[in-house]
Amino acid sequence: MPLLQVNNLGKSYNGQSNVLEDISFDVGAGEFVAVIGPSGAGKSTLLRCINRMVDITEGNVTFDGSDIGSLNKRELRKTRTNIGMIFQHYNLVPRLSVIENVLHGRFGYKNALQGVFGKFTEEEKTKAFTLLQKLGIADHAYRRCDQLSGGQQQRVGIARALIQDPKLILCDEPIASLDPNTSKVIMDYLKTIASEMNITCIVNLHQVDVAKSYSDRMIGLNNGRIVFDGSSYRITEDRINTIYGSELRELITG
Ligand SMILES: Nc1ncnc2c1ncn2[C@@H]1O[C@H](COP(=O)(O)OP(=O)(O)OP(=O)(O)O)[C@@H](O)[C@H]1O
Repeated sequence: MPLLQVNNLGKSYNGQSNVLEDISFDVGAGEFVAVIGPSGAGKSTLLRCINRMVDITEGNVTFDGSDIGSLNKRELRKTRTNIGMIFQHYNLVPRLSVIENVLHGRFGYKNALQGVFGKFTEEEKTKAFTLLQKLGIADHAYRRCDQLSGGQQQRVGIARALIQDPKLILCDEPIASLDPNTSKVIMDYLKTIASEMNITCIVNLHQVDVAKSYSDRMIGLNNGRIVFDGSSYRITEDRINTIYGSELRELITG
């Protein structure tokens, strides 16, 4: 059974028209999938439905055998420990240190009291440090996160996701706030980590060239529907034009 199955997923916000319509695809363990499409196509909404940050309106998301839409609060919390999330704006606690932010990735494993008092085991602390070393920022472990560059903060975001021991990482525009050189560093880390640790990655990207060079497979969304799902190596200019169709036409016609 694939790690993730999305079947006929539909999503509308506040009873308005659907922003996702009849979305179906499977993702196997270890796949590196890029989701591309014009602004407003529904890329973020798709990731948010997968870990139920927003409620699913129609259809099903099955992750690791669990029907995400039907889990109760406790079950959802447990399932989410297997799903890491990386955000465009990092979503770190700025006044806390790097290591504290990384350890926040363990919250899903704690009871309320342990969480409030920030109780972490020596093993968890060692693991946090090892991950920071792997990501080349161990020297900054005790600095406040708001003193780091964007690329360094995103590496903290990656470490925070990894310390969860996830099976799946969802990355919502992880390089949209970074310059091209830093973006390359971050994408290289994501790709290496995913293959070394056999973690499935689904990455929303605006840059088609980046999606093409890093992903094995691309899913193209346009206006809430899948218009392409296939190998990144074989995607053609025509296909890309279909995915970005209306946006390209708007650009051309002004
Ligand atoms: N919380 C919300 N409430 C109402 N509508 C929303 C909400 N979040 C997103 N939308 C709408 O859903 C549609 C899809 O948005 P979404 O952010 O998923 O697209 P996207 O492809 O990720 O766009 P971008 O690339 O610009 O981030 C848009 O029309 C957006 O306005």
